[in-house]
Amino acid sequence: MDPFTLRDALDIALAALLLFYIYRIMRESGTINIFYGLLAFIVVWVVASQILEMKLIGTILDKFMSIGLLIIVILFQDQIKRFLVELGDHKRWRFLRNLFHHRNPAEDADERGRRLIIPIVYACMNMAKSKTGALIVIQQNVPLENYERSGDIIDALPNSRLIENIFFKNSPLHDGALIVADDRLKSAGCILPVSHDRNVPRALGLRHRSALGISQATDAIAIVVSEETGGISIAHKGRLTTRLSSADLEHNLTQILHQL
Ligand SMILES: Nc1ncnc2c1ncn2[C@@H]1O[C@H](COP(=O)(O)OP(=O)(O)OP(=O)(O)O)[C@@H](O)[C@H]1O
Repeated sequence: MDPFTLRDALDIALAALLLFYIYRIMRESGTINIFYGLLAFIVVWVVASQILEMKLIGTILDKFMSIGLLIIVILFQDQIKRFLVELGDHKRWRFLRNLFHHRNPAEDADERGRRLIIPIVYACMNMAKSKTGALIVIQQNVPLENYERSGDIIDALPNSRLIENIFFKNSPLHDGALIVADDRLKSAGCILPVSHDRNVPRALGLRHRSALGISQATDAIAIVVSEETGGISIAHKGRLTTRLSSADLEHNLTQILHQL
């Protein structure tokens, strides 16, 4: 048997680091069950096929390993998409950008708050009071052009009265989602993918499900004002948080958007 060298230690440390990093990203993107499932499968495969050298189960598991990747991609398309969105999130690689590009994050954050967050929060607060249903999606790193094209292009600066006007019941654009991209109101009346998540409370309908759907398919933030209750909710990274006050909404948006 070869002696245990420094290279082996480094090998193990790197593999452990890689597994830990994948585990963390999968946990954040809500795909952790797949991680556990794959880990269990790999452990069984290594023990049965490689260590105990069991022929029959080893052959079956070997076959699974060779076509496993394909099966996983087919079965878990949505989760893989979410995992890759999380992996490619430029917040993770921000330290690289900061090496070459010096910005003042506090100033950027204040400016963004004034330009974008305050008009949205103010509009949501008013729409919640009047129980006007609304669905607003804020693009982050993943482009939403495909969804923008399903609605009508507006391309206007954020303005609370304009937002309220869009969702006013008799407005031709009130049905569907308003997409905000590059800090502009890009398109209204957009159709979003609907989430099939079974954990969503039954009382919540398609508006909330489509907010969750877009947050599962991309890294966007979706804000819902319920027509029924006036309640404000946020969907981000496949998680729906309901019953937010306008102060909670402002706090959540500030936190998420300022991490950019
Ligand atoms: N796929 C979709 N993409 C964008 N908007 C959608 C989509 N599906 C439904 N909507 C919007 O949601 C509205 C229907 O909301 P519904 O009552 O089913 O949802 P809800 O979650 O119960 O919300 P509310 O509490 O406001 O009633 C539609 O009129 C439309 O504006």
